[in-house]
Amino acid sequence: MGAGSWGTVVAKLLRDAGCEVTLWGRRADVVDSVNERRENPDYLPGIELPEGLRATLDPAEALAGAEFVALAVPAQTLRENLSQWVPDLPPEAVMVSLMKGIELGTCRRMSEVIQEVADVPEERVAVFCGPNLAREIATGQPGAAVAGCVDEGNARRLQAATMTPYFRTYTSTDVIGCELGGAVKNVVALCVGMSVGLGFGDSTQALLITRGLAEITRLGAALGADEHTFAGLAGMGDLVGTCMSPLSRNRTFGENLGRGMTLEQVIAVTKQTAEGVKSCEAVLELARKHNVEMPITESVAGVLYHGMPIKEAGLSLISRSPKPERYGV
Ligand SMILES: NC(=O)C1=CN([C@@H]2O[C@H](COP(=O)(O)OP(=O)(O)OC[C@H]3O[C@@H](n4cnc5c(N)ncnc54)[C@H](O)[C@@H]3O)[C@@H](O)[C@H]2O)C=CC1
Ligand SMILES: O=C(CO)COP(=O)(O)O
Repeated sequence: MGAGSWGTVVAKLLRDAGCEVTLWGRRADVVDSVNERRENPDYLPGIELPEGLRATLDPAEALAGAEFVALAVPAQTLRENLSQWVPDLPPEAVMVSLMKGIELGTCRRMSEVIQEVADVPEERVAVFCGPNLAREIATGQPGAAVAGCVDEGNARRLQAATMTPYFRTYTSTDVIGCELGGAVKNVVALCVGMSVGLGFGDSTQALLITRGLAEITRLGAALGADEHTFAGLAGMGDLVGTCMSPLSRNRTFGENLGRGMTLEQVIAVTKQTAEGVKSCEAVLELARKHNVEMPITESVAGVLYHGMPIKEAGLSLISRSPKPERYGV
């Protein structure tokens, strides 16, 4: 459900793994192009989609008889979108979140929003997370992800549905850890991008990635995640992949800010979803509720929403009071 970059690539992945797939898109030109030319030119120009991958504008048609319902709309529109689809959801389907964000206002993870809106138990809600830049996976480069579900059987079913000769899926029952890893790394990637835009090199990027992982882990521990998850594909894997890649929308967004563009200018040139831009405030609220220090997230929110100059945000991070490397977990 969602024919943007990631929805289209996961549809391709599922089809390559032998599943029957129907992709719902909201734009007629995108749906027609997928059906008639096997291409999604706006989001994945030049990528040939597999035979048998059908697209439709009709959500009921996409949902009919589905074993898995994979959701790939922007995190902040999920609630509204899903509430319209609820009457057509197959009663036994496993709902799969492909999204990496936290809902503003409620601070809910995507799997929590799905449970609430679709009124399904957590055993039937899975997440699919990992270091997956859409265009790279679309070209069949080797990649991997984690299928996370509290019901191990459903995690294994999703694993089986997504394994291809170029893609490996692992399972996990730590849904909280998988989702936090995916959502908060976008905020860290914004900060890494800002440092790149300011002209800093690999040492600063490595510093931000590593201390970013420390703050993701602190929040995860407070919310009941398994800390080991953050050393895995949905944690360190996704964080490193996104923060180091020029393909990342979040990192690129931060880089444009670091080069001196205003927030309005960066929003205007960003054509796809950079989830960290909105989720950072929800992450920060979550951290405050649980008394977790997240200085990188705080700096990103300060720059985006509270008029803090980027250089000042950088100075405030580097001049924090001396600490042991590991604290607060
Ligand atoms: N692109 C990537 O490499 C990856 C993205 N993700 C996650 O997947 C989710 C979706 O991102 P992308 O597909 O990359 O974004 P995108 O910007 O490429 O596509 C978003 C899709 O949602 C649709 N959309 C926008 N507003 C909508 C609304 N109000 N109602 C219904 N549909 C709406 C757009 O038409 C588009 O089809 C995000 O949470 C992102 O973090 C996860 C892994 C990799
Ligand atoms: O989630 C992603 C990589 O795993 C995609 O990152 P961006 O949303 O920053 O492009």
